[in-house]
Amino acid sequence: MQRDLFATSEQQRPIFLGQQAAVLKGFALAQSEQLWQAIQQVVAVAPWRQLHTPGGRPMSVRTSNCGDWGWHSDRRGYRYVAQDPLTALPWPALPACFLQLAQDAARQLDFHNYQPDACLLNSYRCGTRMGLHQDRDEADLSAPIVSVSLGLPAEFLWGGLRRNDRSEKIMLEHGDVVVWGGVDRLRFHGVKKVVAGEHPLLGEQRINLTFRQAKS
Ligand SMILES: O=C(O)CCC(=O)C(=O)O
Ligand SMILES: [Fe+2]
Repeated sequence: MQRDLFATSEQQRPIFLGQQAAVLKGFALAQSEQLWQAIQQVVAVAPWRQLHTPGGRPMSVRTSNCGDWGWHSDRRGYRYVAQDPLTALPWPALPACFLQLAQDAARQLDFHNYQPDACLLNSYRCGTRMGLHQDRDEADLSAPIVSVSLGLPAEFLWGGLRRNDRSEKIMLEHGDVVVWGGVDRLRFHGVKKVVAGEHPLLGEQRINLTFRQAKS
């Protein structure tokens, strides 16, 4: 019993990646089944799709969104849209368990009053990756990013404020949450190719939930 308690508190101590950025190991683990249920409800309304970069190249990740705003990319550029271009419906509402988790995680790094209005869902199959980039399509860059990893593990690339800064690799596993904001809000980051595998809950994929304050 003593050991279980110890393991829990160890798991939830932030591993700092910067002054205002940290990995919260296993932070979403207890809710992962509930999150998975909610993900399936979201993608029943706003199905997974493969977006194209403004340059016309297909992205290897499949995406969906929920919340007031959804992140979209096509020939016209990267932007947030209130309607799903695939269905012409509004994006599904942010499930209550998503909002609670995102706010709880943000609070761990002293980001209070976090009100994410956008949640991008990314699905990575074997071989899918995401190149180094900054999240900078949001109106107010003072609000943090909360990023939840579920399913297969993946190596997260954590860079600096310039594209060519050295990046470190951090293994993200099912239930891990990364929060970055403040002075670390514009850090470059990416995901290395996901390796084939089978996760007991999510099967042959990794899903990432990225919460942002897009417009508020
Ligand atoms: O999948 C991840 O861990 C990161 C996703 C990401 O950086 C993004 O969608 O902007
Ligand atoms: Fe990102």
